[in-house]
Amino acid sequence: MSNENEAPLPDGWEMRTSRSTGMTYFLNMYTKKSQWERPEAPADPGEIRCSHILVKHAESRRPSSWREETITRTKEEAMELLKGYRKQIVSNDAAFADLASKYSDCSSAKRGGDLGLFGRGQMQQPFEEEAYKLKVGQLSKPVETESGVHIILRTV
Ligand SMILES: O=C(N[C@H](Cc1nc2ccccc2[nH]1)C(=O)O)c1cc2ccccc2s1
Repeated sequence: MSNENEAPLPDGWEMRTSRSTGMTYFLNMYTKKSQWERPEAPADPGEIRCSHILVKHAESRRPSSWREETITRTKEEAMELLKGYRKQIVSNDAAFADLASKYSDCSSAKRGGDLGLFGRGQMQQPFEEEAYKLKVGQLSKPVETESGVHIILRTV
């Protein structure tokens, strides 16, 4: 009979022992909030931090960027470009921030693609949905929004 406190905790939680009472409590590693009850679900991360590479196309909401005044590539061409960048990152042939600063059609390219911390409700829904699924350090598959096609790296 394994003690329930030996089973692995859901993502984002850590077990602690109260110095004053010796009782076990649980700490949400993102929000630093603690609770006595053993968590059943991954800790709500509240805000997360991501970097991204955006490749816009002719159907993007604003088909223009710091790189190109008028963007005419097709969505398919954008997807092919982005898959090429993803391959270079996964095979360690290029650093995410280097490719973002060179090729991302988002103004965050100037910050290596870093978008800073954001909470739910701040980014376009398909982007948020994919970003919140990522574990810290994980790279998303290509994600389409009205801005274009993205790959997302969760950093915090
Ligand atoms: O919306 C932005 N830039 C748009 C493109 C874009 N569309 C996005 C949709 C979701 C997440 C990031 C996105 N970036 C543009 O430059 O046309 C942002 C730029 C920056 C720069 C720094 C921090 C946050 C942001 S959000």
